[in-house]
Amino acid sequence: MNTVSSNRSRELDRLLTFGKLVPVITIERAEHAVPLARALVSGGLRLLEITLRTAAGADSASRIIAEVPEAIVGIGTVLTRDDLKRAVDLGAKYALSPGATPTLLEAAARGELPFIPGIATSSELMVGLSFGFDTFKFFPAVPAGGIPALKALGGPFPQVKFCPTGGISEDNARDWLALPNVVAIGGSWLAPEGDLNAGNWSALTERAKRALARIGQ
Ligand SMILES: O=C[C@H](O)COP(=O)(O)O
Ligand SMILES: CC(=O)C(=O)O
Repeated sequence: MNTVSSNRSRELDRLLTFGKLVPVITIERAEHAVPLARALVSGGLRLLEITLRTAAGADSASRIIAEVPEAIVGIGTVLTRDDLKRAVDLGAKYALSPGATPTLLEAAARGELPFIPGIATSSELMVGLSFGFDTFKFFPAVPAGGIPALKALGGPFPQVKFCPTGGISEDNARDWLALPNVVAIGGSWLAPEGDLNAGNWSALTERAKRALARIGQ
């Protein structure tokens, strides 16, 4: 069985020093990608998760990587080995998944790209740990039990770091980040569909600044 190299774990740790808030971004129109990334970066958010949920997702990530060098682009909604390969081919710095199938974990452990698998239960976490991963998405964070659930997982798994996403908002961001096992949090609230469709880039910048202020950064 392939397991994650310690170099790759360190690289993920290094990337996660660039921010505690990760906007989860779903882009319908690739021409939105660059202005939206610039707006978030100018609001102080450098770690971006561009999902593969739309036809425009991959092209959008590619444009941001080419034109917004301050952005640290991760590819989200990685569900298959092909999605993972696409993230590598696009030149992403890391990839994330809502889940953790053995096939995906095996491919990710063999490759070089820092990867954050998603888990919602102890058993899923234990499978991920067996492949050498040490940082996981907790998804869907609020419906899967919220802060009490992640506190409880910290009991048997004190060494594991989490990036919860799913149901997190500006109002509870600080509470999540106060948990010792949370290294970053993600959410679509930092790049809402309404602002994207309206091209309201200044609202994204202002929201990012406000969210960072509310978590004391
Ligand atoms: O990680 C991706 C999630 O869909 C984000 O959840 P959210 O829309 O509740 O922030
Ligand atoms: C939900 C999630 O984790 C993702 O789309 O990557």
